[in-house]
Amino acid sequence: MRYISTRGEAPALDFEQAMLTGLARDGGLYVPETVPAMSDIASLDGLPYEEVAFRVIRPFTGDSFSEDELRGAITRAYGRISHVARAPLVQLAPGHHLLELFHGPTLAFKDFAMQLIAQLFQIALKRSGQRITIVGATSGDTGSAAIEAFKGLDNVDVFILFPHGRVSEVQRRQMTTPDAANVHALALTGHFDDCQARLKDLFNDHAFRDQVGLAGVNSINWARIVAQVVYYFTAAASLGAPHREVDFTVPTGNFGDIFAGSIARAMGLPIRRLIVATNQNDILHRALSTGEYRVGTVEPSISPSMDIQVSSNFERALFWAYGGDAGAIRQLMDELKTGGFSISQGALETLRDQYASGCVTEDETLQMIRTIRDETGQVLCPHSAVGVAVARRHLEPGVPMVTLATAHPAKFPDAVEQAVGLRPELPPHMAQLFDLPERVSRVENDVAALRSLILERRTA
Ligand SMILES: Cc1ncc(COP(=O)(O)O)c(C=O)c1O
Ligand SMILES: N[C@@H](CCOP(=O)(O)O)C(=O)O
Repeated sequence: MRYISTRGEAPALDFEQAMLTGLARDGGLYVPETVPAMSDIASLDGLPYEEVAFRVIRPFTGDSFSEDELRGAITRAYGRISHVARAPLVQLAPGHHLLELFHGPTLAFKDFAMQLIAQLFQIALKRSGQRITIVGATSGDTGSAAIEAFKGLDNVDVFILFPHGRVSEVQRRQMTTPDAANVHALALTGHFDDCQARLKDLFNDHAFRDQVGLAGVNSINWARIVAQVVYYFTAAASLGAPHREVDFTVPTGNFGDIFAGSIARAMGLPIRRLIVATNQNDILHRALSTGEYRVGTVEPSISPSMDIQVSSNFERALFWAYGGDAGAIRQLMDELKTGGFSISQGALETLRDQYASGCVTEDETLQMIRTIRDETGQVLCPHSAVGVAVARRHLEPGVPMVTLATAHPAKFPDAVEQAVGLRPELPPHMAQLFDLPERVSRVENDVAALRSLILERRTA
């Protein structure tokens, strides 16, 4: 299995190399040259999550990891998810199901990929003796998941850039309270898109990149995406796939989670519609509705992890929609530097065949948390509520709808309290979170300052 860059000017790599490389050296994102077909989907229903993960991920890893290495990594990773089903599916209403992805150690769907890739990084780094510096950009959840997965591990430093004042207090404390020497939480003056842009600046500085052994764990990293494909299979198989089509609605920001759904579909999972759900930062909904991808200002919302305008994985979707034309993607990404681009009519039609979309206001999000609590007793996090609100506009008789519940409500107690007047409790393993001292550095939105800080703090 080989991976190629969406911009066509970086070398093709195998799985392990693509994982360790993160962003391609031409600034593009790695995608598989071909997507393997999944055989015997019916047999997945009822299997342990770990077994489904092995069957789904194995075709993507090629010779990079032995069967034993991959099974071991999967077992260790998902042993940290507290629910026996790992990703349980609960019914919200007839025909509408919630896929709970928040039973991991940091209470967000990011744990599914981050726990696994930390294991795979460890195997690869032990083998090569290499030391790396992970830098991640986060609007809250990727950072906490990465720190939890990589803290204290050998051969790795983890620097996480988060937008100062724009993550929830629980998210911030998850990043600032771990006391491992290899963890560095950095509060950047700006919003998430600034964090992601500075991260890409670091990757595009090849001398720095090579000097520190830069690695990325955002969903620009293909290994993140592949781990997120698995729960589409477990959910759909339990609802009757491959003999029955299923719709999925995905609360979306950086387009990684929903792109994983596209991979599941390309592998043969009968997903009828993949529905993009956004908050008021609705660039993806606007792009799919109008064909114009135009970056606006980021408006802080009660679903802060989706406060994104420059959605990195949309590049992967565009690459497919343009039939793998890397030159066209280079041109669009150049235009993006000056504010946006128009999607060609043919590519737009392909995208619309692949994705439906909707956006939700702040009031609608609060109302949906109330409605679902009243109807079912379940308390949703605001991101999941955005998903459920959009999904309810797209329900159709006869086709089950699955909405991805991407975080635990206790990560966003202020929004939940505003909606339903209660503050959800943190699980016991996080009971000390508000008592621990915080360790964080303020950084300006400036790549030179960031470079110096990383060089100074690295434990290598
Ligand atoms: C809780 C939550 N929901 C949804 C999303 C959006 O996921 P993606 O960026 O993969 O579209 C994020 C952030 O990525 C998140 O943290
Ligand atoms: N919402 C994310 C933003 C980064 O997303 P990623 O999936 O590309 O890592 C977050 O919580 O940090």
